[in-house]
Amino acid sequence: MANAEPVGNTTATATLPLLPPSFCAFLRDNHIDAEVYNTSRQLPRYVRIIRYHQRSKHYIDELVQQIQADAGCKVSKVDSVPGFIEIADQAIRLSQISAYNNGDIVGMDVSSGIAALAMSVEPGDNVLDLCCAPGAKLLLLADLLDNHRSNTSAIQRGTVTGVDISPHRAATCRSLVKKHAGNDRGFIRVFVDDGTTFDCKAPQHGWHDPQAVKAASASVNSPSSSSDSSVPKAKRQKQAVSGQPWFAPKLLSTAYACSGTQLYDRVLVDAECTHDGSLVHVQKYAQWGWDQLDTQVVDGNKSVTVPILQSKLLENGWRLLKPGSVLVYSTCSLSRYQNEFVLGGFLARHAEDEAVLEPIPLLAGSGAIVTSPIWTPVDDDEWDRAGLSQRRSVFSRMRHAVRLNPLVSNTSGMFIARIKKLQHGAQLEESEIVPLALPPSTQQCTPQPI
Ligand SMILES: C[S@@+](CC[C@H](N)C(=O)[O-])C[C@H]1O[C@@H](n2cnc3c(N)ncnc32)[C@H](O)[C@@H]1O
Repeated sequence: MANAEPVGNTTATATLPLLPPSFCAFLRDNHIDAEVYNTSRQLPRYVRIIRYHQRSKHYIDELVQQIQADAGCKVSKVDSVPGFIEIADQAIRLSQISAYNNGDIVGMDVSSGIAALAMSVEPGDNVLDLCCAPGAKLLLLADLLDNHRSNTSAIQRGTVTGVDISPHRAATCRSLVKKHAGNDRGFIRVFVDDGTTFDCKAPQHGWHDPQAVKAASASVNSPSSSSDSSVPKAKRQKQAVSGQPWFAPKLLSTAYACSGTQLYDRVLVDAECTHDGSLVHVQKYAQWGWDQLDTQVVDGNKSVTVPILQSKLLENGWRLLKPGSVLVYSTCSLSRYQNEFVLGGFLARHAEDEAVLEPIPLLAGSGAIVTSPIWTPVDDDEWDRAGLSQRRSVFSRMRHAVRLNPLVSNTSGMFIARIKKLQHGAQLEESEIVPLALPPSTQQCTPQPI
């Protein structure tokens, strides 16, 4: 196991954890200030109000007071981000709070809220969440559809489709949905599948109408149906099983619902990443041992393989998005290789008449959460050293992407880009789907004190 080494300047060293060498090299290579991990600075604890849109002002004010009484510290609404509450003491356990135990609130950092709200989901949308587990954002997106209040007309009946490659994490997502969406979960489906190749389109129009489903299946089963009779029975059954949701209400599981051809109105690619921006995640290593950061966060080739995976997830999410609609790409990493270089690779493949970045809602005006600019080379030398001199135009197209940085935002770290699809582009070869640049693998990093 690698030896831990202190990082940071002399005054901060006393409160900086002993970070292991590969993690230090990762920080240095990504231009991440180790001060982010200074344990003497505490971020607030954030929670989200379930079904915020249905709650009265009176309910919310009482909820804040109740949480304050249970937590024994200052509690306030986050004015710029609807539905979020800030608890001053991060050490508070949610199980201490009755509103959490009752299912009225859920733990969620406000940075994650900003990423999900950046999708501007509206009632009636078919939403795809391509890396959905453990499900905090999926639940928020479901709340935004407000289906329980909408009438059941086909236009108002939006859906959320979650995809995650890990059955174990999808199970956590299912528990969260069951606990909080309750009987209103009839429009949420989750697939255990690889988001880089996932291909199930949005549920077919009228999926929620038992009569429409019955009529469609009767016509499919009819012996006179030529498309059906041309497929052997065994193969038909296999087709019906593949592409089936892993967790869904009955109507959303029907072959009718799952054989749609329309694309999604909104796509979230909250990509797998090294989680280095999630302070809650990193601080767990204080108990587990800081040296484990090496194996868990930057072990082996992870810093190389993860940006490639992210590029593929982003590209597949884009393929499944309707023209005229919006995709949000986010990570809870501060790594330029997982953020700007993945987004830059994407923009290099999709010209300005196909993909444009839009400002992230909720981040303008007084009282808004403060963000950091995206990473860009500081001078000509750095453009050259990073091998990016030919890519300046790609960086100039990224100006609306943002970084939430614990040092300035008072939130966990998060990178968010909102991309509008103007039209479909040409089909790509898999070998073309790469970031702008990849980091050196950890084996090549020589650990040095920062
Ligand atoms: C950052 S987490 C997502 C957090 C989630 N959006 C939320 O708000 O709760 C990334 C997720 O991506 C999943 N993942 C990793 N590789 C994937 C792949 N190829 N396809 C789909 N999901 C993947 C991981 O299992 C993990 O649950």
